[in-house]
This record gives sequence, structure tokens and C-alpha cells, in this order.
Amino acid sequence: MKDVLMQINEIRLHRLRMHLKQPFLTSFGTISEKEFFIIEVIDDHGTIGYGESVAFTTPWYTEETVKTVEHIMEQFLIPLVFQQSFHHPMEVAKRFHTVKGNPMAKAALETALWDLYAKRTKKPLWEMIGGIRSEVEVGVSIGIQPSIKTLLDKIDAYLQEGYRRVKLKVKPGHDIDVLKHVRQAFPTVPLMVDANSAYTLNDLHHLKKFDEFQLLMIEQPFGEREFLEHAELQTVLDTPICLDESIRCLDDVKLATKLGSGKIFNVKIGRIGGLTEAIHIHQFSKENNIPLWCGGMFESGIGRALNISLASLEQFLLPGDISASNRYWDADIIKPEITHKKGKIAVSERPGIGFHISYREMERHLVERKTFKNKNIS
Ligand SMILES: O=C(O)CCC(=O)c1ccccc1C(=O)O
Ligand SMILES: [Mg+2]
Repeated sequence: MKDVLMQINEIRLHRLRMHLKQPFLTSFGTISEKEFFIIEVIDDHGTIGYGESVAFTTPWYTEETVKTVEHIMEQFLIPLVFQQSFHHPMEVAKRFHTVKGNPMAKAALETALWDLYAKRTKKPLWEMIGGIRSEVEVGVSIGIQPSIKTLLDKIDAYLQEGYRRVKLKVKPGHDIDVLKHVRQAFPTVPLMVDANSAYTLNDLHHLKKFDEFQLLMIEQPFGEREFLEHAELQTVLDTPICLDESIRCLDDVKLATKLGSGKIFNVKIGRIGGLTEAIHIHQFSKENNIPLWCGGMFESGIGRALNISLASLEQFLLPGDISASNRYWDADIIKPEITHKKGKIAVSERPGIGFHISYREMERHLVERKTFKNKNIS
């Protein structure tokens, strides 16, 4: 492979605020807008790589927030990117190890460096990371609805559109009854639930009732550190457990596998600190026949494009939470927007993430922009 050397001269952080078309209700509360950063890294050739930070304004999902991501990038990660030139984004991912935790901040910058690297080597990102699929299967994650009727209508509409799997958010008091109605109306649809840690081991017998609904999996019933409790649940549950919030790195996948805490893993680039760690998790999962799928964080088009690249890897065997742009946004910030055909999204054959940013759309949602120049260079 042609050897490239990248030196980052400038980094721009664009803080955007975009309104979701419809508010999304989880076991924690309602989300009606998304505030996030679009990252631009510019190298000595003038090539630009794009990344997106996925953290929310409040720490309801994991501990990072928009503000902590900004702080960690500004004070620690950007200086590490500027420190010296590199041949491969994995070198910078390694530099980031000196900063503990903060995976979403790391991923935001690291993914931008991957996009840059793929553009410099003139390859699509999905191909660069070893993807094998020209299109990826996608499903929808549906928030808690005001009534069963609204939920059934929504599911119907998404299935008509072609989405391949339905994920429902559940919580205590909003589970079995909902599942009964959904299974009655849609007896064979590929269905799963996500609890975002809303249950405890005390709910063991209640959760056992989920087995009657032929669910593909139950996602993150317990707290993020409750590897032992998840393992105990899995011994009584036939439905496979999938871990989301619990998985921050490859070691968590190894631990969960060893203990039997889960049989399937939801991979989110932000939650695990970037594509480098995702590639390592993928390798381990392939060697051990563990099914993976790509989760979502209400990303704009940049984050969505990164997710599509990830989902093209071999072991991503189940449909991802990767909806088309128009499910969440009136207008996305990339061109072309992401669309699906019968629940499949095609990867882009263009270099890098394969989409152009629309600066006009980005300006419309801009809250603040910060520019950092590399002072190590003359
Ligand atoms: O459609 C999406 O982007 C994913 C929706 C979703 O379920 C979700 C959205 C935000 C934070 C956490 C989760 C989750 O998978 O738990
Ligand atoms: Mg989840």
C-alpha cells in the first residue's frame, strides 16, 4: 500500500443543534433535539476528514456529555493529534490511551482521522476497514409511544417502508402488555426490545415472561456494570441478551462472553472510543462466532455514514439501528442524504465516508465554531 504521511494543521469543531422530527421517549425521558459536534481535521495536503461526536447534553445514556467531550478534545486530545505526523489513524488511537475513558471524545476525532486517511489513500472507508458488504440491513428503534394504537400504526408504517426489524423501548410497567399487542398484530416480524438498564435482578421472574414473544434479543435489561446479574438472567432466559451500555472496549466483550452475560453485542463507535477498537471487537467476535450489530445515537449524516461503513464488516450479522436521514431530520447536513431501499442502505463507493457535507445546512444549525491551529509547525 502507498505510504502516506499525515500532519494535521488545523482542527475545527462545529457545535450544532438540530431538532428531531419527532420527540423520542426512552426509559429515561424525552429527547427532542440533538446537540453535537461535527469535527473537521485538515492536513498538510488540504484534505479534510469529518467526524461526529455522539454524546448528549445530559449523561443519561453514558457519562459523557457535549461539554465533557469539548473539554477533553480541547485540552487533551487535540494536542495529542497535533503532537506529530502519523502514517495511520491507529497510531493516534494509541496516543489517546494516555487519556483515560472519554470514548465519545476520542471517537469523534479518531473517526475524522480515518475519513482523512481513506481520502488520502483514495479508498472508501468501509473497504479500508475490511468491510465485505455493498449494502447493509437496517431496522428501526421506536421510542415509547403515548398509546398502543399509535405504536401499532408506527410499526405498520415502518414495515411498509421496508425496515427489516423492529426494536421497542421497554421499561417496568410498559412491556408485557405492549408486546402482547404487537405480537398479535405482527406475529412474525423480527422483533426485539431495549430496556436501557430499566430493570434489576429482582425482575428476574418478570423478565422470564419475555420468552413467549420470540424476540431476537433483549438489549441491556440491567445496569452497565452488572455483568454478573446479566449472566444470571441469561441462565434462566431463552431469549439472547444483547449488551449495549455495558460494552466500552474489547475487554468488556471478552468479560461478558466468558461470564455468559450476553450472546450478542451492540457496537457503537462512540461508546467504544473509535473505529480502531471496533475493528478489534470485530476480529474477536469473528473468531468466536459472536453476532454483532451497529447501534445508533440519533446521528447526523456524518455519524450515519460512519455507521454504514462499520456495518459492512462480516460479523455484523443483524440489522442495525441505522435509519435513513429523513426518519430523524427534515434536512440532513450531508449530500446525498442517506436513503434505504427495502430496508437496505448501500455503501458509498466514493473515498472516505463517501458523502459531501452541506456547509449551508450546517450553518443553519450552528451554535458555535472553534478553530485550533497546530503551533508545532512553522
Ligand atoms: O435510531 C437510533 O439512532 C438509535 C435509537 C436508540 O435506541 C438509542 C438512541 C440514543 C441512545 C441510545 C439508544 C440505544 O440504543 O439504547
Ligand atoms: Mg440500547
